[in-house]
Amino acid sequence: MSTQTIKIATRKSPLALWQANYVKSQLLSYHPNLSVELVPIITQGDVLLDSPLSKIGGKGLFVKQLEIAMLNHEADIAVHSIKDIPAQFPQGLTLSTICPRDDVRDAFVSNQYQSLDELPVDAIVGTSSLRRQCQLKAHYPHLIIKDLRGNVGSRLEKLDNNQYDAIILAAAGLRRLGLAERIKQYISVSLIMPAVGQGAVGIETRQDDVRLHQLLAPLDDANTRCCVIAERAMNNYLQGGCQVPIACYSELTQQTLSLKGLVGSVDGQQIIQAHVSGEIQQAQALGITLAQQLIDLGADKILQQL
Ligand SMILES: NCc1[nH]cc(CCC(=O)O)c1CC(=O)O
Repeated sequence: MSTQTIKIATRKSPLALWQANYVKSQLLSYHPNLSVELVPIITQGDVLLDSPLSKIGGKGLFVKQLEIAMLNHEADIAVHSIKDIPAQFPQGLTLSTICPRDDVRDAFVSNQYQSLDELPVDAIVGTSSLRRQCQLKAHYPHLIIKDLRGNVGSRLEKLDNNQYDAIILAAAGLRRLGLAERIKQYISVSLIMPAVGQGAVGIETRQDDVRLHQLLAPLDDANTRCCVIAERAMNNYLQGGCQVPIACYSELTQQTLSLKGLVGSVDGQQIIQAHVSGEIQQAQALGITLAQQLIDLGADKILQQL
């Protein structure tokens, strides 16, 4: 085996570092003689942390600098929360590996209240996600939604500083950071449907890096891959960026993939939902069928308004 070091490009946030270290330790557990190191990189998204993400150009901001490093051979791997990556990759790069999914649900975090149902009129809930905002408004029109950005730790700090009565975060991120005890309620997917790819970690590589693809093969999880392919196909067909409240939930039982999708207006006044199921081999086609059903039900009108 070559002694060449495999370099993992990663953002410097604790969650990104956890995910990069996870991939490193997985690689080493399958290939103990490998040399793997992290290459921490500050991205535009990290620099502009206080502007609402939807206003400053979207998810690509967190990814671009990692990709440049890979194309320049300063790194070989970029590890991402699949939720954060755009539909398309630059020429020469590919999403080669999809790791087993953690909890897909959103989590309710508060120091005073045990659940969304307990929140009083005019309680202030922190989230900058249009998807969360839309569904919160639909179910709990009496709540006030306030922007909340920054990494997981600083969001919790803002909650602890009493800037919010409660905040919503992905359960997966909290669990990875050892902060699961902060979770007061795992929010049912029927109340707040998760984001496309939520809870799954993906590995981006250069398309022609055959040796690396072989090394990464054991880290890939077929079931998660199937779900993520379907969810991303739906999102891609809807042209969904982070400007739009789009949600998706997929479930695998035996050979059947069940896929639910949601498109809504930010104020929660309009919510369109659809559901498809079929064979797991048809994951991509199912995602597109679901997107088309949402469009037939009027999703395109909502999307055009944004
Ligand atoms: N948008 C930031 C982001 N990207 C991925 C996660 C959590 C981990 C995951 O969903 O895989 C988070 C934090 C959050 O939404 O609370």
